[in-house]
Amino acid sequence: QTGTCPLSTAANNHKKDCFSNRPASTMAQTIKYLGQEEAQHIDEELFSEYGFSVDQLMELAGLSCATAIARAYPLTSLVKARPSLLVICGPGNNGGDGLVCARHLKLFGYEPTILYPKRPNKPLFQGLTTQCQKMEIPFLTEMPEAEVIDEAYNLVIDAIFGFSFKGAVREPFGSILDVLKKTTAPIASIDIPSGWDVEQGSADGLQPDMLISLTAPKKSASLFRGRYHFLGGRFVPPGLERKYQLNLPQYPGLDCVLQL
Ligand SMILES: NC(=O)C1=CN([C@@H]2O[C@H](COP(=O)(O)OP(=O)(O)OC[C@H]3O[C@@H](n4cnc5c(N)ncnc54)[C@H](OP(=O)(O)O)[C@@H]3O)[C@@H](O)[C@H]2O)[C@@H](O)CC1
Ligand SMILES: [K+]
Repeated sequence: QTGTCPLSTAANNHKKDCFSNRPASTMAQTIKYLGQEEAQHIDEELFSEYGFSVDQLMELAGLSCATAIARAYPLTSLVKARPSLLVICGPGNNGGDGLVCARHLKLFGYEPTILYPKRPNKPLFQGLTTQCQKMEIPFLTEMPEAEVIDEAYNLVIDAIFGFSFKGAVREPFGSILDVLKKTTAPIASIDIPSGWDVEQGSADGLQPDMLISLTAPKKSASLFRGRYHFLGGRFVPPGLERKYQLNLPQYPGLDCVLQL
């Protein structure tokens, strides 16, 4: 397998088999699953060649995540009396997506609480943090125990690491991921299940219930076994899609997300 996987397409919504013997003309184009370097190159090109700013794309990415989460876990489906969610944000742009996602989820009627243990000293992240505070979203000062999470929250949103994660997990995120592995509350991971190798996944890592792939799925997404896999980040210009042969499915109508 060379970076593509069987997936439904918006055109016919059938599962297509990459390895079948059907002639190419009858096979739907399959969405590309990106390697780590390729994902980073696309990200850089969006800024350098295509003129986007980080906060622009982060807003669209975070809004996609909030929309997908609201589709998969509508307010009426939540099991707790309050529509409580725990959003755990990491030190990079994946964490920034989490902050944007939390703000939109609050606007959608959910009650997010944020854990943001390692905050970069940059105006972008300071601004996103202020926006969440002004939205009256509470911030925790430490990671709760697994039992407390299961008792208090309907869903955990994992915005700890994205496509730049590498190597063994450093603290405080190692302990946070250990707690998450013990929780029974469903986990929705933004872009990559945190702690997973971006291409190889992790046999004993998190097993999220939901994955929201941004721009295009990464290779490890083929190992995702949860219930909901969504694509978000509807901002890819056609030239970039062609250059990297992303074969993105068509988003339905005006939607910013697509269930894969
Ligand atoms: N084009 C797109 O699709 C868009 C993508 N977007 C989003 O950006 C995400 C990628 O963001 P990113 O490049 O900032 O990296 P990300 O994965 O958040 O992590 C970097 C941080 O993690 C840390 N760290 C790394 N390894 C570690 C370890 N072993 N143990 C502990 N820490 C570790 C590392 O720490 P440090 O170097 O400070 O030690 C660094 O600070 C992408 O997945 C998507 O969500 C959208 O916002 C916009 C459009
Ligand atoms: K993540």
